[in-house]
Amino acid sequence: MLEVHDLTVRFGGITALDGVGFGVAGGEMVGLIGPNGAGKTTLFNCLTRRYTPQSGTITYEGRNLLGVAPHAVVGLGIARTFQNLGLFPRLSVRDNVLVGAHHRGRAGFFSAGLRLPGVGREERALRADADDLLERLGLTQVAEHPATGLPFGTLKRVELARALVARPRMLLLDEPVNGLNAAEVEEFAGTLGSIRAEFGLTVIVVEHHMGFVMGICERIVCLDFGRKIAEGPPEEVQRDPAVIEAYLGTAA
Ligand SMILES: Nc1ncnc2c1ncn2[C@@H]1O[C@H](COP(=O)(O)OP(=O)(O)OP(=O)(O)O)[C@@H](O)[C@H]1O
Repeated sequence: MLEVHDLTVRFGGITALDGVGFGVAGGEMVGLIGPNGAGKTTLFNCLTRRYTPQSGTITYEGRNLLGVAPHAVVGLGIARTFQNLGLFPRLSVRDNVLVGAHHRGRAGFFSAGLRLPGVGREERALRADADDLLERLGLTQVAEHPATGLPFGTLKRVELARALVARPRMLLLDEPVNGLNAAEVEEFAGTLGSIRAEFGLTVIVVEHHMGFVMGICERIVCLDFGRKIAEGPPEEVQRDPAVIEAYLGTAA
């Protein structure tokens, strides 16, 4: 369903991605790993059209993704979360989640502002969806609470709910368990697993938490200095000398 081929992104003298290619099948969960600065977030930014690569191709469900405008990506069924939470601090949890559904509303700001017929029905359906997700992610108690002041682990779940309310077929998660404690990581893995199965989601997850990513993904792609250095099942990639060296090199 997703084919990335020979992707290269340069920022001035820095080559953030250097001829990266891989494919993701529908329903698959793929982990994207690599040391800091390897190019993982840059790759996500290409998939969501924030960045345009200097060369290479991205095909999503048979369509040239690089020909799609950034605002139209979510309408194709691709949603993402951000490494540093992209929530609105003063909006309530429910409203933050509803922001993720903006493309689903046909009414638009103008007719919504005028309260034209149809708007109420649409709004009620979106709210019901949002409330359903809030409940599934254990967020009902804080639905009216502003995002600011809530624990980090809670906010991570709000971000997931916001991505899911867009009804994506492909979910891009950027460090979803970064900053969570061990119990929260385990809980997040369980929730993600069941939501993925139920919604038939394809997932690409960027994560430094090796226990999480190796436990939950069927396949791992490892980047280092913008290049793909390994790809395969978790147990294989974990043993790969190039991967071990990339991580030890960083730690040294
Ligand atoms: N907008 C930008 N302008 C200039 N350089 C950038 C930009 N975005 C990324 N880079 C550079 O590209 C390289 C890859 O960065 P990227 O954020 O994709 O890495 P990453 O693998 O996501 O790292 P981390 O694990 O630390 O989040 C880095 O050298 C980074 O400094």
